[in-house]
Amino acid sequence: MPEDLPQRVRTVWWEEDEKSATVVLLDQSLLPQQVVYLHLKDEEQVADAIKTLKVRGAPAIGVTAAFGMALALYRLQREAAERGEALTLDQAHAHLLAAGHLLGLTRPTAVNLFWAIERMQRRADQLVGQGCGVEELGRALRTEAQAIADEDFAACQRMGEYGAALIADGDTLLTHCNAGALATAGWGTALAPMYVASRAGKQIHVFVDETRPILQGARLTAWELQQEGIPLTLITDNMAGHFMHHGGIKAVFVGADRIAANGDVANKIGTYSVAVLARAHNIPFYVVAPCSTVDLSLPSGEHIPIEQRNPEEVTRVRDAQVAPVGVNVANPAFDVTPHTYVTAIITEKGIARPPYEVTLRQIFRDEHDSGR
Ligand SMILES: CSC[C@H]1O[C@H](OP(=O)(O)O)[C@H](O)[C@@H]1O
Repeated sequence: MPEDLPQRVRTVWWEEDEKSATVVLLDQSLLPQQVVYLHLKDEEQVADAIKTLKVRGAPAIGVTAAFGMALALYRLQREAAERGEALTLDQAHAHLLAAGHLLGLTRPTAVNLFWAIERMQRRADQLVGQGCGVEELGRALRTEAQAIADEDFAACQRMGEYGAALIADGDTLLTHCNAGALATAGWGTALAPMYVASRAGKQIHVFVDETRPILQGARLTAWELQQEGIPLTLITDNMAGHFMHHGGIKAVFVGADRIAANGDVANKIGTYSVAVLARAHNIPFYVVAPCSTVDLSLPSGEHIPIEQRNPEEVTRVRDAQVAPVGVNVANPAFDVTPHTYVTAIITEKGIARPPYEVTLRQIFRDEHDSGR
């Protein structure tokens, strides 16, 4: 897989010149019709972008929040300097805590968000404890946020390589939602094995669930695969079973937003149904996720908070009202797939297979021993 990421699928990055700094985001809510880049100037704008899915996808959310915290301190420092005031370390530290709290309120399910905020906070606590200067703290946080982004890029590469070994030339695959480059700071999670396999010359075909209600599959995954030249067939979510029966699908690859210690997986709503259908057709069901998506503090999936989103995402498609006004609506953004339906969990540290309460901890022990 190439080291570079084509501009078309660069999700989020930091831009700075002598006068200002911004977090730059590809506005995914406008894709595929419009490619629009947002230049966010403060943590409130970053928080709003996460909450309104201008940026989405568990790893991308974590990277964006990390840049948002660095931006919060950068902005405070610039404003103090323009007033001719010196920011104290305590003020900087308190502001970072407030920014982390604000960003942590945006979406509850993707653990990468909290993992990134806590990692930035730990770095700040460490430096404040060492009595660093405010300028040094600001620089260190920008470096830490970039490190989180760079590590995610590398993790996507490795997940792609591990996952591609499970894909044979001529395979037909299925995926749900978007777990591609647009969901990460690299080539994606569930789509990375497809990119690696395709670039290695394997001929693959991908069935893409449109993924109601926000249509990440139709709008984002179809767009990504089309740009990459990977053949795809877009289907509605209720067609998945039919094509598992008739379409020669050899494997399912999906992403994840939070994986509990026993291997239960929270992912986009509809993933559980796909997993049950895959099992019914003896099709391997692979979850692809970096270690930053694994939450060993939760023993099982029933402890994973599930985001409930605006009912209008169900009753309206773009600007068209499709349901009677006033009907009762349920709109959970995620569901939990029990680990018993998960064939393997592909991480950047290798492929975990059941029993996940053992193999996930082993991967984490290796991760911890590597000093990450
Ligand atoms: C690589 S994580 C992608 C993951 O995030 C998506 O949810 P959302 O678009 O609401 O952020 C979906 O669950 C994907 O599998």
